Amino acid sequence: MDFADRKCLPCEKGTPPMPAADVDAALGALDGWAAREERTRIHKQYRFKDFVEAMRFVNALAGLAEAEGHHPDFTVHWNTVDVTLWTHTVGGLSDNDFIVAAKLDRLPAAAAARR
Ligand SMILES: C[C@H](O)[C@H](O)[C@H]1CNC2=NC(N)=NC(=O)C2=N1
Repeated sequence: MDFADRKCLPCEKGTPPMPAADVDAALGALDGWAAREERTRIHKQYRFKDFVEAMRFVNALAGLAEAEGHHPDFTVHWNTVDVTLWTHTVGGLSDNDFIVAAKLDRLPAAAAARR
């Protein structure tokens, strides 16, 4: 099933992080996301026309994160939003990170991102 059609599940402490080979396979299902820090994080940079469009996306991101119970790290530099996903409770990546990443890309506000 597409990551974007799934729902985040609560992570148990002690669950191992996703193995590197699974991370690479999961990244293949996403657009513009890349692994970082020895495949314990995934990152994407979204660039918008201006600050207003960037913040429109960030506000939609906040709503999505609350709805999923899984919260990305992000920084805003005027028209650019850097988003990093990882699962604190497993110390690396879980399916939840890929679910939120796929759903971020589907947000209407994300459509304004420059290619
Ligand atoms: C209890 C609750 O599910 C956890 O605290 C959630 C909240 N949001 C989270 N967000 C992220 N990115 N990683 C987590 O491990 C995490 N844990």
